[in-house]
Amino acid sequence: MDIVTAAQMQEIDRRAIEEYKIPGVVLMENAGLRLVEAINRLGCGPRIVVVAGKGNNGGDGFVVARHLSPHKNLTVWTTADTSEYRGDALINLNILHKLEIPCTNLRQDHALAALEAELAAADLVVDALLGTGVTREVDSFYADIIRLINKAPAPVLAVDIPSGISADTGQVLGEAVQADFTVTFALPKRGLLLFPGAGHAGRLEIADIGIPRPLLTGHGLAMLTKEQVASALPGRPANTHKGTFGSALLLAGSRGMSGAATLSARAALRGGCGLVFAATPQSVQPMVASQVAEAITMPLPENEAGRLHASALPLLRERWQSCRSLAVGPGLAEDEETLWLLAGIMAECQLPVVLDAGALNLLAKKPQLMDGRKAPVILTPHPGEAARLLDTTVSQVESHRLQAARELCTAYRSTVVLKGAHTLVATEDEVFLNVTGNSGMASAGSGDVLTGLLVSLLAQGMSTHKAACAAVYLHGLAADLAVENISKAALVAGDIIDHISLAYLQTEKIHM
Ligand SMILES: NC(=O)C1=CN([C@@H]2O[C@H](COP(=O)(O)OP(=O)(O)OC[C@H]3O[C@@H](n4cnc5c(N)ncnc54)[C@H](O)[C@@H]3O)[C@@H](O)[C@H]2O)[C@@H](O)CC1
Ligand SMILES: [K+]
Repeated sequence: MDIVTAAQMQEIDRRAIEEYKIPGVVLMENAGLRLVEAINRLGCGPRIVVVAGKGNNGGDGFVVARHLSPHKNLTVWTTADTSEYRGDALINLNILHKLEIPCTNLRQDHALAALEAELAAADLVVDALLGTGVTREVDSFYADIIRLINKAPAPVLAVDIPSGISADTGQVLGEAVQADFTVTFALPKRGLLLFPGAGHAGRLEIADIGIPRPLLTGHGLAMLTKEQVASALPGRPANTHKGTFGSALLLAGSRGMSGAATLSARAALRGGCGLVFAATPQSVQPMVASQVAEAITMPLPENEAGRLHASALPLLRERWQSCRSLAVGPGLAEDEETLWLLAGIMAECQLPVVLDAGALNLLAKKPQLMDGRKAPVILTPHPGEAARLLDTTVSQVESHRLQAARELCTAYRSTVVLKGAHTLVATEDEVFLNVTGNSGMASAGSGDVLTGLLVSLLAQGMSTHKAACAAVYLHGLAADLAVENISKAALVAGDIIDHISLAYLQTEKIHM
């Protein structure tokens, strides 16, 4: 499902109205009806406060008021005199007048105090102040109203987007409504899925308001769906052996960091490939071997510090010839010798490669590693690694995640997995946003698990872009299933691995 900017949504609305001849007031009626259905499903008490701005977002609020007023004890608050309303919003405001449903203009004396009193006793607040038409920081009058809404003890339902959130970036435009639920129309807006906006939206529902289907695709950013992942996963035919599902080679670990190799190898095995080779410095190998019985371990020459020695390259070369994918990085040292090894791998290896953790920091030191590379690459940076790769700051990456993911994809000519809440997968043509996963994953080792899953899916023959999407989705889903029984605070990376199987079962089910 596509995720759109305000301008893209306005264009969709325009084309629905002008090309398909669906009157705007019909779309507004549909939007209002979807909101009414959502309110009825919430089953809240009768005292409903509708706060409506001057644009079409307010118009949606008027439709809600009309449909609910016979059944509820409802008050409507506007931000301007009726003479300032236009178009479909004015049509709906005039219907309220005709029905003698009282509307109070908040610009009148004492109206804000009256609203505050009403909010204190409300069962539900409908936030129809500002939608995709917000163009600037909210002015002080709107900011006052938003603060009153946020002070109300009642739950808040946002119409289309919480007022004051930028639909394009998710940034708070001075002040923003903190909603418990958001019903957004036709397609999710970027600001509902990028943080901090995503944290203001509460539970998100996407409502069909009758926009013609051909208008809903091709916007450059899409939400990963279970259906998409299910249909991309490799099949599991009956007449097969371990060779059918490919071998994955993992270059990971260093003294004190054996766990990273162990976690990646275990995740790779759960990911479904036929064989996993875990190549580590030789002093680390016994630990990995004792932890992951199903992996074939490969002890590699190491230096005094327990880090890889350059003489490991021929051994690796021999091994990768029998494999279908390679991952480099979890727990790997970031010294000169490892850099030399990585350069050798990139110059020679033709397998699809996942670069993670240590390998990403080496790449940041020497971006030329990409120049002569032989294979498609997936980079899996967290914001810190992304900042190093782009030579910028973490806060810059975090406030412009979409842009950062795209820039990495272009600069390094790779599929990019930018980790964090709502991980992004950037490919040449499109960016995907993932909504599975939870804050329990913000702990050591969860990135190693993702790398294991990735290399496993690549070994099964998936393309870098499909593998990246599926791994990110399943990784988050496994963590979501894990927190059904484990507290987010207590979740560890091993719990994610233990739930990969359930994530597969859930995803495969819809494919049958
Ligand atoms: N045909 C359509 O275009 C449809 C639009 N719909 C609704 O319409 C909304 C978009 O409507 P509009 O484009 O009229 O925009 P909005 O209703 O979001 O807001 C526009 C109004 O807010 C004012 N405004 C903008 N930024 C402000 C700020 N920072 N502080 C104070 N006032 C500010 C503008 O001057 C304008 O009066 C959507 O979010 C959706 O809820 C739905 O009814 C479905 C159909
Ligand atoms: K709103």
